[in-house]
Amino acid sequence: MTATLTPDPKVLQIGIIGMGDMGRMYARRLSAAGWKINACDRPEQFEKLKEEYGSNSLVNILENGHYVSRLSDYIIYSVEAENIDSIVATYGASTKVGAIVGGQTSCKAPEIAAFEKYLPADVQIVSCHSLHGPNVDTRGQPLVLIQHRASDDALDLVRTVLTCFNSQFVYLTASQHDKITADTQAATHAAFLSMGVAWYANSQFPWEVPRYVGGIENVKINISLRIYSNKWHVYAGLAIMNPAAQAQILQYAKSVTELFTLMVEHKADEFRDRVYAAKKAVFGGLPANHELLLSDDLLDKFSLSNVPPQERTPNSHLSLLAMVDCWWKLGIVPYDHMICSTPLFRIWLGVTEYLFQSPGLLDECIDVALENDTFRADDLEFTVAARSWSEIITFGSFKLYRYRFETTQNYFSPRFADATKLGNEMIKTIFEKTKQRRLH
Ligand SMILES: NC(=O)C1=CN([C@@H]2O[C@H](COP(=O)(O)OP(=O)(O)OC[C@H]3O[C@@H](n4cnc5c(N)ncnc54)[C@H](OP(=O)(O)O)[C@@H]3O)[C@@H](O)[C@H]2O)C=CC1
Ligand SMILES: O=C(O)C(=O)Cc1ccc(O)cc1
Repeated sequence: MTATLTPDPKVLQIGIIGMGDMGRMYARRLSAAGWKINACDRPEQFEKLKEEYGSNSLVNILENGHYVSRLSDYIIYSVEAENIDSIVATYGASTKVGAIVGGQTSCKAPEIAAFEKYLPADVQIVSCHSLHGPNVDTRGQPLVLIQHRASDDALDLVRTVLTCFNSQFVYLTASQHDKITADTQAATHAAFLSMGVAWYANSQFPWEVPRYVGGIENVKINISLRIYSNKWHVYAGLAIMNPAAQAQILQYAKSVTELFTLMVEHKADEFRDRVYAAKKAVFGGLPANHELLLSDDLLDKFSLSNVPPQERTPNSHLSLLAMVDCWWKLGIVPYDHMICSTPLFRIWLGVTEYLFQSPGLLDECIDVALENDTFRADDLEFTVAARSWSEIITFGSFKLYRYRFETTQNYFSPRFADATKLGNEMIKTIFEKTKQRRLH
């Protein structure tokens, strides 16, 4: 039996368990739209949070998830994916009779399993996932809704509450969600994580190195730093806990290794044929009059470096060649996922498209890869890093993931503020450019 839920801000109470970056963003936006929020983080954060939200009469800070659960009609768990099972195990039984429960974790299989295991049978399950970070403008961004164990009325209520984000709702099952987000996020993150580790291993701050000047380099640097400025567990969770993601990261490392091997063996024909076969598979279906997502001007705008873009050094772009190779080998057509894409994925797709579709650029990159040693040491470190991330993820080691992530994070941390500012502008500009593509 399900209780009647009224989508009226005067009556309905929304619970948020986990007041980290995403939980706070939800609390801020929902309370600004007039909804009553009951929220908590770990009990040790109670006093601090109470003080912080003291002036917001719509945000009621409580000591723990039991108090949030017994009062609220729609509860969102916004906690680390790794801990979802134990947190739902702790608070699930306190859920108000007939309430709706959802989660914000990036991988839905473990979240849904925890809900099914610990929530009383009268509780409905509608999960969600905002496909962007906490500091991105929510307007127009994909927001996945999963009507897992719930009536149409319950889904309607969740939609009514989350409408104030002005995001674009995408309706999926939990397994569709995990498959698509693996396609869009897993190898994308692996590429940027590997760049960071490789630069660190070579003791480089790439924006200070003249060979790292130019539009594509700007994107690599900004996005890599953006990822490293975030919390390690966000990326660890979605890579380690999603089985589809592991296969993709493994393929990405394989593509990097095989292409690098062909490069150092100078197997020019085999290398060129492979890159062109990947190009045909991934970009072959685009219409002849297809306009590139990104342009030179746009890419040059977002630089952390002081070296003028005219002094650009051609690069082998192993990370990008391997990305397209990986999509080809896995049968992924990235354009099919625009409706469910994150800002980073759209940017990464834009850059790969720019490299593969700008006249002359791909051939220049192939020539550099085969004949020029300028980037050889960087490419070697990149290959080692990609393999190492793949091993950590396949082995499922949160501990080693955290260590590798945080040592690299410390190295780059002085530049996070600048990179985040530029990254936000870049995301905004590219978002405008790619709007048409997402909607059609
Ligand atoms: N950041 C992002 O870009 C996005 C993240 N997500 C997903 O959203 C979820 C939250 O991410 P995010 O906000 O970035 O991470 P945070 O680490 O900032 O937030 C999680 C919060 O939950 C708290 N927490 C842990 N255990 C409990 C508990 N028992 N009771 C109450 N609170 C608890 C954590 O405390 P403590 O730190 O002490 O453990 C932390 O404050 C993750 O699953 C992530 O994958 C989804 C979309 C985007
Ligand atoms: O855009 C990206 O890929 C990000 O890095 C931000 C992000 C992280 C985790 C998610 O579940 C969704 C978005």
